Amino acid sequence: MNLQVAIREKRFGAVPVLRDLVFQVAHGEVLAVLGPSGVGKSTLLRIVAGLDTGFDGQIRRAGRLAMVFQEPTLMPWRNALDNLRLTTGVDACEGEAALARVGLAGKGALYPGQLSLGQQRRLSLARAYAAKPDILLLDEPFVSLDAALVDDMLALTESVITEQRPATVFVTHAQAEADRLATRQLVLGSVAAA
Ligand SMILES: Nc1ncnc2c1ncn2[C@@H]1O[C@H](COP(=O)(O)OP(=O)(O)OP(=O)(O)O)[C@@H](O)[C@H]1O
Repeated sequence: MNLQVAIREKRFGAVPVLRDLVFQVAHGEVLAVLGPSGVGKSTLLRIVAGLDTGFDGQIRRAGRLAMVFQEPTLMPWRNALDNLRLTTGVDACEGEAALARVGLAGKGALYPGQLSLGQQRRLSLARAYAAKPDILLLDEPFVSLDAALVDDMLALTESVITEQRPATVFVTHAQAEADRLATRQLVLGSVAAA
């Protein structure tokens, strides 16, 4: 089991956001997390990633973790190829191949500021997939991509999951994306104050 999550409660000040969430994600499984805006999906993912430790409960993670955030988190002072290589350790040839898989062939020398938002998102995906993680966390990674590109990126994500078999947690608003990628779905509802 790559990922074991047991959250008794997460509050922001007096406001409870998550309560009594227990689940596990094994190799090759994809758990889609759905629910209305503001319900706590990103908060859950940040807790699972270890970025937020201020909660009551326990997370067990086995192996390497990669996360794709809603907003691309790239190093603006490094070109696209370096952004990909510095965190993954792949060589230049593998890096170019990873860029090509997300439709960024030949763009390795460009800086994030010279890429469109959609291209930056694709670079973030390429970087996560090149890391060959055991745990893959995706926070609405396809938002603001056009429909054809979403389809390409979903197909790429499917093949990465088939090849590498990470435990994947995939936050999305799009039921169709969840239906296509997920082996299980978790729908969050709002937590009433105790
Ligand atoms: N750092 C913070 N401090 C206080 N409240 C926060 C903080 N981060 C998130 N919240 C609150 O926690 C709740 C859950 O936020 P979160 O971003 O996890 O929701 P979400 O389901 O991911 O929303 P969306 O689908 O719009 O991205 C929201 O009410 C939000 O205002």
